[in-house]
Amino acid sequence: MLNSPSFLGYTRLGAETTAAQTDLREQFDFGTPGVKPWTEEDPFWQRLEGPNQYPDYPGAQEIVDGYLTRIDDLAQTFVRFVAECLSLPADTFDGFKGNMSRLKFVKYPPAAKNSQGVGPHKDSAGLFTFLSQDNTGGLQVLNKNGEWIDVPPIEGSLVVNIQQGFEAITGGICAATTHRVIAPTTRTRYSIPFFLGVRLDLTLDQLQESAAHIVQRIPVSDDKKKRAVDVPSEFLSPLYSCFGEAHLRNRILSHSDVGRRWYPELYATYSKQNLK
Ligand SMILES: O=C(O)CCC(=O)C(=O)O
Ligand SMILES: [Fe+2]
Repeated sequence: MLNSPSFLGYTRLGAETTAAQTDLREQFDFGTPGVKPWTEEDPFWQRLEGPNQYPDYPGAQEIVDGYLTRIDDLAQTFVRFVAECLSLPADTFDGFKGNMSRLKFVKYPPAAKNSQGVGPHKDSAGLFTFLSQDNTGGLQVLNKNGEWIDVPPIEGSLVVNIQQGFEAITGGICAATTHRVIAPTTRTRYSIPFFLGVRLDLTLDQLQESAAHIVQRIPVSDDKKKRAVDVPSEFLSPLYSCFGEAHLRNRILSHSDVGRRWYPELYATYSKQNLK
């Protein structure tokens, strides 16, 4: 990944940070293939969209690209169902979809009891996450009462998280899913999350207008206890010019080696900002 300003490629064990602590996992990050290459004329955050670095393994590119195509279809159908569940026209969220979605293959080796596989966070690439996990367990979400509860593996199912993009589109009402992974102790855990991308150019101001009629329809639920212990949402912060910058900030701080190499000035700025 160190070679990729788009944060795509392989991350070794111990090179990723979440909630100011090192995560005990390694992974490959991929994106929807075929996005327009970044040039100096494009906004700086557009560089998040770029070419993949496939592992040198027979058939890897076909497996990754094939999975991306099929799960992207599923995700788009899902988003239309979400709109209908909110009594909105099925195509309400179509215009928010980004150019590039992301797919990861993650490996958590066994570690000491209660180690951080990945720390508490809200996914920041887009609208919803569709995660396939093996049967090891360890994934947890923060519920409305601010308590961590297990997300037990269910064979043949995907875990769906609300990401920060959808949270922002719904004016914060559909809160992003705060989740973490407690590292396994006796066996290796594998997971494959797919992150449906959002348009990087959207600003909070633009959203306020387009979100007004969406927000009216959504019933508000009481999640004050969750909010009291929650991690911050970059996408709702007025510090960032648009979703693209909010997502870039998140990547730079999570993968600080890549961030320092490609975006040294932004790294210096973002690492000093406290969102709470
Ligand atoms: O491995 C998992 O189950 C969760 C992974 C995750 O939350 C992430 O990579 O954003
Ligand atoms: Fe996540």
